[in-house]
Amino acid sequence: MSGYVLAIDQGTTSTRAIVFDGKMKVAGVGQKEFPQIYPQSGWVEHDPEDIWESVLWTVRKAIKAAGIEAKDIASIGITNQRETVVVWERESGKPIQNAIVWQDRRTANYCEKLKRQDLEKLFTRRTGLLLDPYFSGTKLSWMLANVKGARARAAKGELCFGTIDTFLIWRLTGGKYFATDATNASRTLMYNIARNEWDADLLEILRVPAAMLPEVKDCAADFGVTDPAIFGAAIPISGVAGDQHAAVIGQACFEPGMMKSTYGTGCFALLNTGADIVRSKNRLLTTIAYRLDGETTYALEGSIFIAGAAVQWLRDGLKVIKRASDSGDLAGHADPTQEVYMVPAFTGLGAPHWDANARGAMFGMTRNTGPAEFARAALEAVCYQTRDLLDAMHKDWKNGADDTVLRVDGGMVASDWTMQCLADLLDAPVDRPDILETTALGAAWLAGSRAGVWPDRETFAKTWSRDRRFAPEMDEKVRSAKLKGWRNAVRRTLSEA
Ligand SMILES: Nc1ncnc2c1ncn2[C@@H]1O[C@H](COP(=O)(O)OP(=O)(O)O)[C@@H](O)[C@H]1O
Ligand SMILES: O=P(O)(O)OC[C@H](O)CO
Repeated sequence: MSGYVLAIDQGTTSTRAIVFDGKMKVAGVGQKEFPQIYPQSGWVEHDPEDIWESVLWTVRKAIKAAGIEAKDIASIGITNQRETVVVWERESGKPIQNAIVWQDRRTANYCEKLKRQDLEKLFTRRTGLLLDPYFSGTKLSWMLANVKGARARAAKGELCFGTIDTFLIWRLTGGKYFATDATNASRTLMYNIARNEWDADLLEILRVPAAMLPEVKDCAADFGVTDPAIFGAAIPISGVAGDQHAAVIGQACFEPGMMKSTYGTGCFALLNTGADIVRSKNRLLTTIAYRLDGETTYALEGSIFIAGAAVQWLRDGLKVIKRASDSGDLAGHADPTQEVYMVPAFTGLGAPHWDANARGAMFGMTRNTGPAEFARAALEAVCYQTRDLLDAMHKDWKNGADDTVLRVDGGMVASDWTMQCLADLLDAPVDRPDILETTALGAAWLAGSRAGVWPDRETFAKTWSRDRRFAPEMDEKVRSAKLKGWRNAVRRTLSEA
């Protein structure tokens, strides 16, 4: 059998399909952006049909670019933007409304109400998460309450809930498979991460009927085969993981204490804590890093909602750059004497603040402030936020994470300026791998190893290689002054400040 494996990476702003060959090298790529829908302030939606079309288009393109046919692909791995909620009719496969995206804040009041009922502790104990609109549970509850007849239909088993992976599996298998994996389930606010099952008590609180939930499987498992009418062959789907979890795998962070941070639309840092469920005292999340052969590995996670999205805003909103890749050069020309800070709380603040109502702010502007200072402030903000996450992780995890080198990936890490700034502000080295498509690679490894065409975990881990290490160069005095300025800016941005 050939070793070709197809990874579908369904991200927040674009879908990528990548064909890897038997040597785990990229053989063909297809990528497509799709529309973001902002119906009102703080709301973010996707049309599931746009997502589906983008998957079909990119997969066909990647297969063509690789110069192969669908029948040559041994297995498919799916990785996806997490938490985003789709509900569709079991009979017709039609979504009942647009998907509510992870960035959407419409359930902020509902979360506050649950907190006032003193329920946050219960949710955190069972799911490792917090009562924030970020997670799927309250979004699903909102949909069931706001789409006419939805709750009753869901209880009768007429509707299906899924994160994007589940929706794609359903569509790709012609409605034959209704499943998710443990990592995606662990982001829903409805999944008990210690018992590895949907939590009946939480479902009752959120008023979500169990009849609409998918089966939860290991990350490398049998998720059915594609309907041959779609790509021209029945291809097994045998790997599934949320994108940040797939990146943990693709970065080969298999040992406790290893850590990766992915810089796409948002930024997500995950620290492998092994078989231990580490409870954060610093408002980080506990999540399932991956589940293989029935064994669960856990992680501490820090989630930042806006990373590359701030660069997109420089490009599309302010129009001060033409391409995302121009941001580093522009930032490099900023006036070093201007202390300008941007707190990009466009959709609230994530870890460790979890302030759904905060909105973005700039501080320290003068008449001399221009595009270069904005660009520097946007890129620095991503680095400052990573520093806040890592400080929290070091407090929660005492098993030697201080020596851990951060492995980075995602679109933004192409920027040398940003990576140097990151090492400087973290005061720690940052490793950029040769392969930046680690999310897709992680999903492909799940699928390829399960299909028996790719190597085992240990052999795969040895193939990780470094493109460049960024070492800290900043003077300690400068760093402390900058960190102080940042913390002050955040304090003034918080909604209760
Ligand atoms: N050279 C660069 N410098 C800074 N930001 C970049 C650069 N290249 C891409 N980006 C940013 O990275 C993001 C894209 O990364 P990607 O991993 O594809 O994200 P996602 O999977 O969330 O769609 C975009 O938000 C873009 O603005
Ligand atoms: O689309 P990305 O790569 O920014 O990832 C989104 C995350 O999975 C949201 O939790």
